[in-house]
Amino acid sequence: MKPFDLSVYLVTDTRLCGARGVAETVRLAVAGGATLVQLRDSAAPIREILALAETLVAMLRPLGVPLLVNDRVDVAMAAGADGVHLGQTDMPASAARRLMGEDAIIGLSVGNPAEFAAARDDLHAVDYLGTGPFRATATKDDAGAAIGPAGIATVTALCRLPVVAIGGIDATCAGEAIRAGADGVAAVSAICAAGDPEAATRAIADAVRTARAAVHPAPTPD
Ligand SMILES: Cc1ncc(COP(=O)(O)OP(=O)(O)O)c(N)n1
Ligand SMILES: Cc1ncsc1CCOP(=O)(O)O
Ligand SMILES: [Mg+2]
Repeated sequence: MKPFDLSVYLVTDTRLCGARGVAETVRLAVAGGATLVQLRDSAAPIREILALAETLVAMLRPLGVPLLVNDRVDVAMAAGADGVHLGQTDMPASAARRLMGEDAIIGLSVGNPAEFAAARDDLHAVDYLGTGPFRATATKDDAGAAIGPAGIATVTALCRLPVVAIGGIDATCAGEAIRAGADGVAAVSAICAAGDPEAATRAIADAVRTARAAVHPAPTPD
């Protein structure tokens, strides 16, 4: 598996990026400290998604920021992306791993113990879990009820895979997700719909850093 950093994970939304566009929003978010990017657009025609994925790979590879594609293993492979994010009803992670190989980064949505149990046979093929919705969100119609810090703590206790919290994440609550045990936070609207995506991303990155320092304080010299 390629190295990846879940700290500040931008998940794109083409509609919310508006006239600024997805590529420019991604560029600004990375300038603000985004460590991982997922192209998520279930509405666009496949040729558009593929072209956008290729554009993002060309932009992000020199910067060392991996690009994952939501749901579409075929698009990820055709574009030379670094991996995919899969949900409970998407292609099983083990099948994606067979297709994409050992180097690919594969994420799986697991929001509760029942979903964890359903995915148990596939977890060997998974590199991280996406867990949420942390808070209520208008971005995903079928996201379900908010699980909050307790839900994050429940999932992190189930296995050793790194966990990224998603759903309603912005700078005001990112630290709470980290203190609950998440390894990073994923944001859609807080970055894509922001007037200044670079500043919005930087504020989330600062909140993550501050919360980590509280969870793992630096040792003081004797
Ligand atoms: C990082 C991350 N976590 C969760 C999801 C949600 O995936 P899924 O449940 O498959 O829903 P869709 O995004 O496909 O609507 C995600 N995309 N990313
Ligand atoms: C893709 C996804 N999966 C769970 S909640 C969600 C949407 C999160 O969007 P936002 O960060 O705008 O609440
Ligand atoms: Mg999905």
